[in-house]
Amino acid sequence: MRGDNEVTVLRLGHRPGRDERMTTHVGLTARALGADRVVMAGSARDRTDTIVDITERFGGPFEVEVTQEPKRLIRDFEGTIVHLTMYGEPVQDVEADVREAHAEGPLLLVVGAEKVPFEVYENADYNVGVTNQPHSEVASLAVFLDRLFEGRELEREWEDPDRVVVPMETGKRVVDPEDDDVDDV
Ligand SMILES: C[S@@+](CC[C@H](N)C(=O)[O-])C[C@H]1O[C@@H](n2cnc3c(N)ncnc32)[C@H](O)[C@@H]1O
Repeated sequence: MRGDNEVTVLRLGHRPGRDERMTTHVGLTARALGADRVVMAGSARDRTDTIVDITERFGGPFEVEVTQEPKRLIRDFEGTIVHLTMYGEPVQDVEADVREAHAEGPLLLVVGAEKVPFEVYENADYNVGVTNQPHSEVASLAVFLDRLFEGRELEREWEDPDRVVVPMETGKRVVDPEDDDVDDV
């Protein structure tokens, strides 16, 4: 959402058979709430199809990538690294500093699934808790992105969508912006 100061979300490997939908939702939440890219690592690498499909249908830009070497990606990242963890500093205490850092350059947001290697805590510029209670990577990512962008992501315009939702008080309306076709559900 920030042009040259991109926000990338790195999803560390998930527990096969348990976390597949969570991984998809990490990607969809990253896209919907203003990140520029998601990178799936380890077992999360096979969960890209839905996110690519949603981006094709509802617009972008949003990149979906995979990596076999998440630790290297973190080590080599040129920018600010934020690791979301219940053990971290409260988001409300560090959000202003992170925003300042993001004004200077790209941001990498790391979310886990199972136990996150200690190296990630060490390499992060900020280990950030969205509360210090255990909950979910999807929830912490959503709150963090909203704090980062201070709500501006809610007004984002999407490029080249095949369909656009028309907000309604009741009912569902989806428009094809090319031919003005309207689906009422
Ligand atoms: C199943 S939780 C594991 C909880 C883990 N013990 C931790 O470090 O937060 C999976 C992921 O959700 C995110 N998460 C869970 N609770 C969080 C919180 N309160 N604040 C920030 N992130 C959280 C973290 O990214 C974590 O790796």
